[in-house]
Order: sequence, then structure tokens, then C-alpha cells
Amino acid sequence: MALYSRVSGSVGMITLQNPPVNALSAAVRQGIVDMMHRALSEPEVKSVVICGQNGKFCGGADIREFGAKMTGPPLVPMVHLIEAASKPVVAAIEGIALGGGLELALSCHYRIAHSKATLGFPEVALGLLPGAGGTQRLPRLIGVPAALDLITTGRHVTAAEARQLGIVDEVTDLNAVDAAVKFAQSVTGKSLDARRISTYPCPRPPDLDAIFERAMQQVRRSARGAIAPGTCVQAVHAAVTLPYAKGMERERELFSLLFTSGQARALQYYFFAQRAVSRWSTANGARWDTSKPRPVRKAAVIGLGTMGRGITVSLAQAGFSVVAVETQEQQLSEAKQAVSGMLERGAKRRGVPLAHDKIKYSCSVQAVADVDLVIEAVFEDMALKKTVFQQLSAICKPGALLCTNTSGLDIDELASQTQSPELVVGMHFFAPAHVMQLLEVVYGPRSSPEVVATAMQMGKKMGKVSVAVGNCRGFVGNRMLKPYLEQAFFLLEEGATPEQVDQVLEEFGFAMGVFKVSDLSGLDVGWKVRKSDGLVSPASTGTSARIRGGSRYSPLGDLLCERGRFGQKTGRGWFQYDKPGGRVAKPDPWLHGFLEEYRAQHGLVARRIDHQEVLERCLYALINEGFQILQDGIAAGPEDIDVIYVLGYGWPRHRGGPMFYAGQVGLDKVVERLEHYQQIHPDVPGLQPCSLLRKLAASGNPAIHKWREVIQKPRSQL
Ligand SMILES: C[C@H](O)[C@H](C)C(=O)SCCNC(=O)CCNC(=O)[C@H](O)C(C)(C)COP(=O)([O-])OP(=O)([O-])OC[C@H]1O[C@@H](n2cnc3c(N)ncnc32)[C@H](O)[C@@H]1OP(=O)([O-])[O-]
Repeated sequence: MALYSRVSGSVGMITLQNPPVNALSAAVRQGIVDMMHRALSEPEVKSVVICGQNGKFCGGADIREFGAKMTGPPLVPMVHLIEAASKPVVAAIEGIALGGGLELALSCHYRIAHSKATLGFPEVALGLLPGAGGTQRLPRLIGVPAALDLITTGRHVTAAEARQLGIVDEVTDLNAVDAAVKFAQSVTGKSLDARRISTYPCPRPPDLDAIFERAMQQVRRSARGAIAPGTCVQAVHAAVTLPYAKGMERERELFSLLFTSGQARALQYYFFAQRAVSRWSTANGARWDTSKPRPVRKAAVIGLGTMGRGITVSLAQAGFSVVAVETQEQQLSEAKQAVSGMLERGAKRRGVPLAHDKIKYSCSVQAVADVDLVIEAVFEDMALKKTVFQQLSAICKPGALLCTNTSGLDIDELASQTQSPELVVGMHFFAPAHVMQLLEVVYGPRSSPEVVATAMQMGKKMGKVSVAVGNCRGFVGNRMLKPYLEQAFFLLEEGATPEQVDQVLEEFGFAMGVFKVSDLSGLDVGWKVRKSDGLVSPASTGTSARIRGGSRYSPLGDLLCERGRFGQKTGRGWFQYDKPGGRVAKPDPWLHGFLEEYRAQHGLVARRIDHQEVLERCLYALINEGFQILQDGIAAGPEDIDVIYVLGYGWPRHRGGPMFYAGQVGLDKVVERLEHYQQIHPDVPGLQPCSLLRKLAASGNPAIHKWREVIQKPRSQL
């Protein structure tokens, strides 16, 4: 809703009231319309100020209403009412003016912003475009190039940049509402003709066509199949080529086209999913709202390899005092240099103070005796990690949290090395750890709720999105990656090429296909895991070479590693690179020859494999494992899995995530296709639809937010 009050005698004050971000719900829109009519009708009122409660102007349209039938006054007539007002209307922008909130402000005749406010059109991140005149007013106010930048990127700008661009008229460090009231009084009675932005001519810079061509090329390059960015360019183009009213019609057409698209639904689902994961729960009943995190002031990192260095930087940048330990002198000095460089670059990029003084380096584990939390990031070897945990358990002060950055080893086995297994939890960062936003917080059966709460909170303080998951081989992300990679290998055996498989996945929206990712992270990483799982065997020919534990296995990755082809780092992997460390993947004739030879050796006949089969086998195998993870209670809900895959594994955000995508395809369709491939490949258990997936499909493809009800039913009934 919206409150109305009269201030300073002649100023009508309209205050948006819809916590937490004063989103423009039906009630708020109705309130604004009613209060505007009231202010315009009261003769004593000479001007109007619009502001938001709790120091936030407006977070835009109420996204929670998108799934329901529209009620209340539409946005466009509301902004027209304000712009056409006969009395000056001043927007007092505190905190945020985003999306429909900025459109509301642009319909006002003046905008006063607090210096800490941020403004922007983030609609593109929701698969939409500014649909209440933003694409028609912003280019008229600030010019085409700047408008295209803000609308196609969705980036937020500071009040200072908004002033410089001409979006706001004044920036104040004082109370913006008071400043707006004074301003409103100062413009009372002045003509408003020059303040109605929709009446402005849209600037036509000489190289207009080139500007739009460049913008369209830019969004095509970065969109990876997302349709909203290109549609935003079209809408702004209408502002230049059409009179305002016609431009608004075009904006409405393009908006509804996006609003009804699957991508918009996927991006809105993801918006709430990324917020839902903070309301975590564990399989043994611990919850976000009943588990109190412990205070952490001082942390430590053991092992300063690539991951340890990134974690150290991320902790220091978040303001924690850090003890960084590396027992090898040489490694320690190299790490010091690397960490300093990362801190300097980060400080320059983010305009924040350097955090060098936050870090103390040491060669001795003894140095961590007084810290509140330790993150172990040594080499991915169970025996080595066990030794470290035994040391930490003996050295650390009582109550210190012992966390491990392992990417898939048994958390509880490490906990058994300590006197206090309840203090052990996994904090699985993703490379580069100071950049990647995802953190898998892995709780073991003995991890205490406070310890999980503390690790989740640490992640948030480090600017991460923390997702709580249960302890199992590979946790959630890497566990689902296994069947995905397995299918990719099998497709090569049956006739596909790495370029073909990667092209299909990149057209789907992945930044990189499975084989380029494998080359980037190093084929030897997976090889080591397969060796420790006892999967790698010397047998190179005959059936035994391609069977493990009664199931089909492809030794292709192992054979490449035996030939020293570890990917980018060796300049050769599934693709060839111009030199070791090269980044540009090129098809490798040697590999094609090797595949033909391999197929001949194993009596495999290559066949034509179409786009659909590549996509379905790779994605449905991964999705099926996701349902198995939900069934096992390793992840509490589909949102947890989708956030992990979007932030940690490059799943295209405009596809919502693997679980949301399965819902969009139709669970019955996923079951039917898995069964189809399982019939052809009976020796691949990963293609056998898991019972939770079957159950959900059989219960009529319930909407994804209904899955938890089925999942939470006692597992025995599944
Ligand atoms: C025609 C028109 O052109 C079109 C069509 C539109 O206008 S489309 C809409 C365009 N607007 C946006 O895209 C802004 C989206 N919001 C944000 O970017 C951020 O929220 C934030 C504003 C920068 C605050 O960040 P935060 O980190 O401080 O808190 P939070 O955890 O994110 O959010 C705090 C709580 O507020 C909820 N929330 C935030 N914005 C909301 C919105 N616009 N509608 C409904 N709920 C919203 C959010 O779900 C969470 O709820 P809960 O989880 O606590 O239950």
C-alpha cells in the first residue's frame, strides 16, 4: 500500500509501503494512484514527493505477483498519471530505485537521490525488459548508448553515476526525503512542460545504426541463447524510430513476448531459488532459523595452492584476520606474492582498501592455535588430509571449527580423525575461489547445527551463495557431473566428436561444453578420482576394458591421460591448443584418428548421432542423478541443486537449472527418454530413472515448488 501525509504545509507526501523492498504490488499501485488523485485535488498541496518506507524507494514490480493473474491498476497508466500531473512531483530516492521503481522515478518531474542509493533496470536478469516506459524514457533522458548499456546489462549505477548520466537532478548525503521536500517547495509553480520526459525528442547520434549494430552484436556474443538482451535493444530502437505513444505500444508487445517466454519463468524461478537456499535445512532436521552461527573473527587456511590462495584472499577481502599456512618455504613465498597480486587487483577493481594487513603467513600449523575456524585446502589426498585433521584437532583451541575444502572426499571420515567430529564441516569452494560465487557447505552426520550455520554465514560474509548439502561421494555438483561426463565419453565411443558434443551443449547455453571444461580443469583431476575409485585398469582391449562392476565404463579419458594429454596445461587434451597453457581450443585430427582406432579395437561401429540425442543423454543422466540426490536427502530441494549448477557448473541461468529444466521439459518426457536410452544401453545404470523421478512424473508433473512435499514424505514410501 501507500501512505499519504502532508508535510511543510504544502507538500503531499506519498510513501510506498511494501516491505522489504516496497515492490509495486497491486496494493501499492492502487495506493499511488489514489494518493496522487488526492494530492492533485487538495488545493493546499502545491507539490508532491514520492518516497519509500524504511530507506528504500522501490525494488520494482512485485515479482511474486508474476505467476498470478494481474490485479490492481496497471503500471503504465500510473506513470502517465504522475508525469501528466499539474503539480511538480519529486522522487526521493533512498536505497534502491530498480526496474519499475526507476520507471516510477522517471515519470516524476524531478529526482533527488541519496549518495548511497543505487539505480538500474535489472529486468533483463529476469528475462524481461523495462515494461512501464523505461525503454522509451531513458534514451530520451540520457541518450541512446548509455540507455542501451543500462537496459541490456541490467547493471546498477551509483547515485553519483546517475547524476553524471543525467538520471537524477541532485545527490545528497543528507536525508533525501527532507531534501526532496525542500526541492519540491523550490519548484512549486514552475512550468513542468520541460520536465515530462516522454515529450523529449529522442537524441539521434550520427552513427545511430552502427550503435545499434554494435549493441546487438555485443548482446549476441554474451547472451548465449538468452532472448531478453536482444529484445531490449529492439525496444530502445523503437524509442528512436517511433513517436512516444507508438514506442510504448512496441515496448508492450516486446514485454509480453518475453513475459510469456520459458526463459523469463526460468530466470524468475532462479531469482527466488538463489534466495531460498539461504533458508537451509539438513537431513537430520537442523534449520537456518533454529541454528545460531558462532562468531568468527580469526580464520586460518592450511595449504596455499591455487584454492588455498583464493580462499585466503576471499577471507581477507571479507574483513577476517587470516593465518595462512604453507609448510613448504618455497611454496609459501610464491603464495605470498600471488595473494598480494590478487588483493591488489581486487582492491583496484572493487575500489576497496587493500587487505594485506589482514593476513599473517606461517610455515607452522602451530600458528593456528588461537583461530576460530580453519579451512584445510591441502592436496586432494585422503591420507594427507587425515594427518592434517589429526594435527588441527590437537593444536586448535576448543570449539574451533575444522573445515575442509575437499571437492568430494568423505567429510565424516575426516571428522573421525578429531576429538570433536561435531566441529567438522566441508566448505567446498570453486576455482578461482576469490571469484566464483558458489560455496557447497557439506555437513556430515555428526556436524552440529551451529557449525553448519557458522559455515553458511561465513559464505555469505565472503560474498558467496552458500548451499547446504549432505555428505556423499562428490557431494551434489561433482556427483551429478559423473553421469554427465560418462554419457559424453560413451557418445564419443559411438561416433560423436568432442567438437560436436560441445557445440550442442554450448548452443543449449553452457559457456563451455563438457570437453572444453575438462581440458580447462585438467583431465588428470578426474583421472586421479577414477584411480582412487579403483576404476582405472591396465586392460586396453576386450570387454573387460569397458566394464566396471558389471556396468559400462569408458577408459577414453584414462587412455588420453596415459599419453600425457591433460588438456590446456599440456596443450593437448580433447582439443589441441597452440601451446601448453593455451586457451583456444581447436579440433585435433590426432584425436579423431585415435577415436577411430579405439572403436576398431573394441569392435565399435561409429554411427551418426543427432543433436537431440547428445543433449538428452548428457542432461537427462545428470538430471536423473539430481533426483537421486533429492531422494537420498543430500539436497533439501530442487533449488539447492539448480543454484549449485548455475553458479558452479555454468548451467545457463535462462534455463533455470537442471531440475527446473526437467520440469519445463516434462518429467514424464524425461522418464520416457531415459527409458528409451536405457533399453539401448542396459549396462548403464545411470539411465535408469530413479524412483522419485518416476513418482513425480506419475503424479502429473507437479510444479517444482510442490516437489518438496513429495520429497519430504518418509523416504521409505519412495
Ligand atoms: C515493469 C517493470 O519494468 C518490470 C516488470 C520490473 O520492475 S521487474 C522487477 C525489477 N526489479 C528487480 O529485478 C529487483 C530485484 N531485487 C533485487 O535485485 C534485490 O532483491 C535488491 C532489491 C537489490 C535487494 O537485495 P538484498 O540482497 O538486499 O535482498 P534480497 O535477499 O535480494 O531481497 C530481500 C527480499 O525481498 C524480495 N524481493 C526483492 N525484490 C523484489 C521484487 N521486485 N519483488 C518481490 N520481492 C522482491 C526477495 O525475494 C527477498 O525476499 P525473501 O527471500 O527475504 O523472502
